[in-house]
Amino acid sequence: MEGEEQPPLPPGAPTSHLFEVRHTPHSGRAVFATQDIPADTLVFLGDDLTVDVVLREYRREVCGECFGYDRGRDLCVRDNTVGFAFCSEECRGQWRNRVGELGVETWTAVEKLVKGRSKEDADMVDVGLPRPKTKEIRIAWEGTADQAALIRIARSSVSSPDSSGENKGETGTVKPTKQHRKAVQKALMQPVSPDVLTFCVNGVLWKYNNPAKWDHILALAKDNTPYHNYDDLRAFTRSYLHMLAVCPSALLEHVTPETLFLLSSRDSHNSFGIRSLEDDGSEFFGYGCWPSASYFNHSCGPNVEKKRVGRVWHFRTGTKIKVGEELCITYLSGEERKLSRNKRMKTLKGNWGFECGCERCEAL
Ligand SMILES: C[S@@+](CC[C@H](N)C(=O)[O-])C[C@H]1O[C@@H](n2cnc3c(N)ncnc32)[C@H](O)[C@@H]1O
Repeated sequence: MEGEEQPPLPPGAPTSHLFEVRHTPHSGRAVFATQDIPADTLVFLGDDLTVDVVLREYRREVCGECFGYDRGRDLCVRDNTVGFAFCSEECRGQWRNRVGELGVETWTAVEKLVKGRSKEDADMVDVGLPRPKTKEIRIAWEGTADQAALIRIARSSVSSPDSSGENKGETGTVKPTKQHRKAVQKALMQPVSPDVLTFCVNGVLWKYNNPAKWDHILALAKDNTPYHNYDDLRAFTRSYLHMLAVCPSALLEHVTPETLFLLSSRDSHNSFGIRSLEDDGSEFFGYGCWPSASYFNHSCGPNVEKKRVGRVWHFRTGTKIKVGEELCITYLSGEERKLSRNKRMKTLKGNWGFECGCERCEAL
């Protein structure tokens, strides 16, 4: 496509004097060197983490802010009201600052809901099961509409600043009845999927705190069938109703099926695992979506290595790169890199949804 007119750079794409993002015929947007780059050059820092999930089972051991981990020891700073632990008071302060007052209020409400239920309702993602199709996804979300409307009305009585006033009902708002309160109770009685709920809460809070950067998420490659299986889809629709039932009223207008679906559809093929920094990353703590880092395509023989330092990804050339060459990382974990071509292909297709067209695969 060299020499052809390129569409404008997507919002949130990485920029550098060393490379540019261009469209390719078969693998979407990709990063290409604009000059020769020596080996071991730090080419990019991806510091724009949007939504992230620290799995519930790691919440006491992995810092909620910098993802620091001390070989499975419980961290020293515990913030039990919000359900996160931190490696220092500084990290705790940064976390509180980042999520803001409404974020702290939201996590406090969510933690109250999840506490004591995480063991019985632990998330289990079985990637081998059939994935819900577009129409089934639409029907599942539409199926939440009636209950969601009742919950919103029930919550509006709590949220309205003059809820004790005599004007209730006169401005066209519906006065909550037993039926509305029952809808809240019904949502609260549903099993909680703590990790899916964390994803939804973090995503909505991130959007609330960063409205001008929402298009960075929207610009990412999308997956229209992002749910791993039917249980996963149900976990999302239930988490939506849980959020409506417990989140502070100021957040409720931002808690919508559209936002939650968009977050999943962009996260699916773009998020990176948050793993331990030792042992070849054998511990999987969770995952997160860094839009700028998501423009690097995969190769089974990558020329760029990515390494996480706290909340930031460092991209460093592993070899000398010539001008015009594509800069690629690997999406495979340590063990997966040693697999045969067929098994690598299967893994990439299963986890990322694409047929690998990298040089190493094409050469065979
Ligand atoms: C994290 S995104 C990378 C950026 C993406 N190309 C874009 O336009 O946004 C991952 C997606 O890029 C494409 N991709 C990445 N590496 C590829 C490869 N080696 N062969 C074919 N497609 C690839 C696949 O569609 C994959 O789901």
